Amino acid sequence: MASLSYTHILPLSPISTPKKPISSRFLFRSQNPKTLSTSVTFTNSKSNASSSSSSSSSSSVSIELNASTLREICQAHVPEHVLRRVEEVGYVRPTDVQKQALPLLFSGRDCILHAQTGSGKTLAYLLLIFSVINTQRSTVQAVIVVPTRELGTQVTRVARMLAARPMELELEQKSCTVMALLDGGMLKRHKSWLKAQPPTIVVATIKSLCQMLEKKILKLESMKVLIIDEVDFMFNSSKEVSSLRKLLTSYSSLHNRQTIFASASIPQHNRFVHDCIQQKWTKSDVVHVHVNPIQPMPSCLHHRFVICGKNKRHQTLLSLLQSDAPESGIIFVGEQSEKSKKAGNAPPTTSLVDFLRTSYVGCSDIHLLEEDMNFNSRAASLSEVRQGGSYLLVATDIAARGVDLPETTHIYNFDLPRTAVDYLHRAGRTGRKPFSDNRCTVTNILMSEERFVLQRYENELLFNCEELIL
Ligand SMILES: Nc1ncnc2c1ncn2[C@@H]1O[C@H](COP(=O)(O)OP(=O)(O)OP(=O)(O)O)[C@@H](O)[C@H]1O
Repeated sequence: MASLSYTHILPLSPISTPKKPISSRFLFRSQNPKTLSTSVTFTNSKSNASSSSSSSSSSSVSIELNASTLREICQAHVPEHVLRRVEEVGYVRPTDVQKQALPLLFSGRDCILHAQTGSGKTLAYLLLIFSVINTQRSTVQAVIVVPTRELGTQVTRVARMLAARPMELELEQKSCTVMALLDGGMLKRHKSWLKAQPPTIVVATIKSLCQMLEKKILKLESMKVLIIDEVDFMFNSSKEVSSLRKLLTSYSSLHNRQTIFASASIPQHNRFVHDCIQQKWTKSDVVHVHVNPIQPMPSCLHHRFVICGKNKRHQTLLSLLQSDAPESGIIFVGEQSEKSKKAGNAPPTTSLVDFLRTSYVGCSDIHLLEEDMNFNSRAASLSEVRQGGSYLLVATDIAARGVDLPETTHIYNFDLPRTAVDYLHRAGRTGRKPFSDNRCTVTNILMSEERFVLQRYENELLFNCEELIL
């Protein structure tokens, strides 16, 4: 039987509602009973994690569930100076995904990290990288592929922060270098850097990475770890998928590397695991670490909706902002249609920013982030938002994947997202402080005829949305 591509099985249409919620563990029956893949499912954050093998082979995975600190889990694997940095930054307790995935990652198994937004997947895979790299060698040993420049910049920042060494060590040994190879970057400068002294870790968008590979400026023969972050998004993007397949199967060999896929959403995950093995993207004993599958949405989020007429949406948003007075929030706006562009209309994001700047006095820092902005303006918006203080960010879905602004307390869907998966990622831009009890709010502005779409997302993602009457 010809194996199916994962690209073909993701829900492409916003209207296609799966019969079962995406958290169901039994959407797919393995076609290949000999597979060694293991599914490790954790349903309870406090204790009693249950581990189960998804298929026939006895693939035993020993997981240290009693470790209460990151140091306990990592100290046999991760260099001391990295562990010290981890603690200095305040990462002491492991999150659920870190507790459950790190022992598997350190054991060398390929893994699919499937855990809620904001659950700390980035630190989990970075700690793996620091456990395997040898900074004395000037070769690329780890590659992290991300879908957007924004996420790439963020991951690079965290990796560099962990790599920073105390002065005395700096003099003794070479330090780990991290290169951001992202679309819109200064690729000429990167070429010279790669030729002179290859970095230890490369964080890249797939397009820029493949450009360097095709020109043979970057070589992956020493790569020990390959991470694909937001993997479902990457496989679902027609622009990225063929390059991604090449990277997984031609540019490097699965036997020489440990392959990690990460995302908060992996629709039809059992099929994905199957495809990983069939297509040789991972080894056959790949582990699917699925944290809290019965609750895809973080529990600290409170979801609301307001119904209003099409022409009242700006005013409704203004009333919401005035009554919520959010310290920091993101307002998601749908992309401008081709028809509207051709008609010469201003993008809806720009109109909304102009409206808020003139009408909303509660926040002086209102920023914009969308695809059509140049890379410098995009970076400037995010860096201003990161500086702290009160902010409102008006954004398209470019800000929906991976972007970590932990101070965000409110999300407003000025336009409903196109799919339940998009809803999950937009909502997950808030509630990003792993051990905090603060309740964060996601508010949807709807026309009455859109209520059924939101209801479908509620059914699919297993959450409740409360109506708010203004
Ligand atoms: N052990 C920890 N203790 C405290 N904070 C942590 C810990 N691990 C990660 N964090 C923080 O949690 C936040 C979310 O982490 P991260 O960005 O890795 O989430 P994620 O799982 O990749 O989410 P998404 O799926 O949305 O990309 C970050 O601000 C990070 O600094």
